[in-house]
Amino acid sequence: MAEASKFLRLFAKEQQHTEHWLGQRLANVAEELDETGAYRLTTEELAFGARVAWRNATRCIGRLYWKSLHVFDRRETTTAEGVFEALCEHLSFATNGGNIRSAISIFPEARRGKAPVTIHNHQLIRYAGYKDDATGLVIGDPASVGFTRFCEALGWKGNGTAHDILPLVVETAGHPPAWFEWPEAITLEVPIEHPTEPGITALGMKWYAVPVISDMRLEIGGISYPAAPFNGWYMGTEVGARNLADAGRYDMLPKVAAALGLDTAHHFTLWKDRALLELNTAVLHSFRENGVKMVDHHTAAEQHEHFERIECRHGRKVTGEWAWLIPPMSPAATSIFHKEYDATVLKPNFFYPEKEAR
Ligand code: HEM
Ligand SMILES: N/C(=N/c1cccc(CO[C@@H]2CCNC2)c1)c1cccs1
Repeated sequence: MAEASKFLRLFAKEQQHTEHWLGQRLANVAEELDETGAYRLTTEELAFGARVAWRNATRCIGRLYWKSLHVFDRRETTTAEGVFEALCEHLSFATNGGNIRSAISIFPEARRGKAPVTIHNHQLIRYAGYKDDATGLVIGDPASVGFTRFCEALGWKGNGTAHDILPLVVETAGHPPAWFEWPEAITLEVPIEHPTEPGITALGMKWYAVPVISDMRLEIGGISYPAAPFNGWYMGTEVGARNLADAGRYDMLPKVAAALGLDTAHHFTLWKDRALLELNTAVLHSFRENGVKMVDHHTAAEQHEHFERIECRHGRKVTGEWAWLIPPMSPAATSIFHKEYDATVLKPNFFYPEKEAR
């Protein structure tokens, strides 16, 4: 009841409900909890809770737009086919022809620690990774090797290319995991081209438009929603400075450096930094050329500053995790680097799944 009343007080305050309304709501919730051991949020309370969870996400640089999160209340969807259908609608809505809109789909809450619906994907759209155990070589995304093998064990078969989009894998209570191939029409991708360096374009890189995190747990008012996939748009460095650049991911920096004719024999030529810069320039250029929303890390940092000012104006503490908020490229060139942040984790919020109950 403590978590419930804390959340409902927050809801009443920010939505300007009367003391009378709050008293009534708290009494009803107390009764529901007494009778059934659980209570149900209204769709309006659920939507507010999801938006505040985003506002409280200490690692997120994109929080300025927390109020505009579109919420799909899917608490009545309990079959794998129903989940797939709902997520196809989510992806279409979010993609919006490239003018990406932030959204979240919230499936049924956990009951007695059990999730009625489990989504096994880390992100709804992600590339497969095929590892040859004899040579150690990987085709595709090394981060996906484990999940790719899981999908193959379920009967899924990819085309063995570096950009095979993995299926949705959903598990519902009492059934084995089911997999579903996404329709082509809702998996928008962007070919990565450099505005002036054809050698980089020739590398044939591409990335998907919409990041949808599908393995985090949403907690609101003491209720846990283990399946609550949410999407925003990408910050360019996520694709250009991590996913395509990390040695443990697509490891493209040596190839980009070669395409630029750089001297890679010594660190002091800063060939890696020059390759990073041109790769990130290509990523931002390609998303913009294809009309797919993406934010550069300087603009994103300014937007976070704006978020901080608005929060202060509303008398709310800004919480943040510095090491995550700074971008992985030129961090000290953004204002975030030169500030300290209170890393307190407020609720509602998003969490990594609890380890399997021991
Ligand atoms: C709208 C555009 C958005 C942008 C540009 C953005 C940007 C980012 C970035 C760059 C990170 C760090 C990711 C990493 O380093 O791997 C992050 C983390 C995070 N974001 Fe956002 N975000 C956006 C929207 C959202 C939305 C809509 C939600 C939820 C409703 C959200 C919740 C989070 C959470 C929970 C984390 C931490 C993830 C973790 O701990 O692994 N973000 N965001
Ligand atoms: N731009 C984004 N970036 C991310 C947001 C949250 C998490 C992640 C990926 O996190 C992985 C785990 C730690 N780093 C990679 C990326 C968004 C995804 C969904 C909504 S916005």
